[in-house]
Amino acid sequence: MAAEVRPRLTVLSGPSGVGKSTVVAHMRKVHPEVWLSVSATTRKPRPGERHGVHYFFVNDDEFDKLIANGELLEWAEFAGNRYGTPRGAVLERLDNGEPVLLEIDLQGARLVRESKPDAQLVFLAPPSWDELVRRLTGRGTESAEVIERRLAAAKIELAAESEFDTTLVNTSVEDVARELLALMAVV
Ligand SMILES: Nc1ncnc2c1ncn2[C@@H]1O[C@H](COP(=O)(O)OP(=O)(O)OP(=O)(O)O)[C@@H](O)[C@H]1O
Ligand SMILES: Nc1nc2c(ncn2[C@@H]2O[C@H](COP(=O)(O)O)[C@@H](O)[C@H]2O)c(=O)[nH]1
Repeated sequence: MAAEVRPRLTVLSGPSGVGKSTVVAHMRKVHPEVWLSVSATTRKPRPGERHGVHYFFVNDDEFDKLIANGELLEWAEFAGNRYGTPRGAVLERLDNGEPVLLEIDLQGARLVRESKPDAQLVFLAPPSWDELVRRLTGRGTESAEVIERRLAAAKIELAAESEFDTTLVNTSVEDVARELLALMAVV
């Protein structure tokens, strides 16, 4: 008899601008059943971002309350804003045996590894440093100062690649989305 494949918690991390959201959006276009946790953040919405879809956009007091009430599975400060994973929805899906995907930063990935040791950690790497800078700058959503902060964080994140179970290089969005789906045992 074939061994049962138990859906796992999968964490996708990688430097800002590497293409995490793009890959996940493509994945969910092809497989809408893939569930992605919607994080809470104190960052202001970018044009086109919607509350409850891309993030739960909250103010500092609201974020403090989420922490105080134990409502976050993990949280971290990244480039001047706070981000956290709502605990309830993630645990509910895992309890129902459904695969769960988190798109979070390195600090969050480390915290998930501590609290959920069977989670698989996937690192999305850029084809090169220059291409990462091109993508982050080309997105046109951040000021020069924020880009500098995010690139400083990117150096730290790239140096931590060996902490992850798997590295995928984002040369082709379609290829990486396919590889991630396979790792999540969705296809
Ligand atoms: N394989 C690719 N080839 C070329 N451009 C890409 C590729 N993947 C993503 N991009 C582009 O790179 C830019 C950054 O992508 P995206 O916003 O998905 O990154 P991210 O990792 O989610 O960033 P952040 O962590 O800051 O949210 C976007 O303009 C996107 O269109
Ligand atoms: N630790 C966490 N990191 C998160 C979460 N949600 C998103 N992120 C990461 O933050 C940065 C910046 O995101 P951006 O949308 O402002 O570009 C990026 O690395 C995201 O993956 C979270 O809940 N926890």
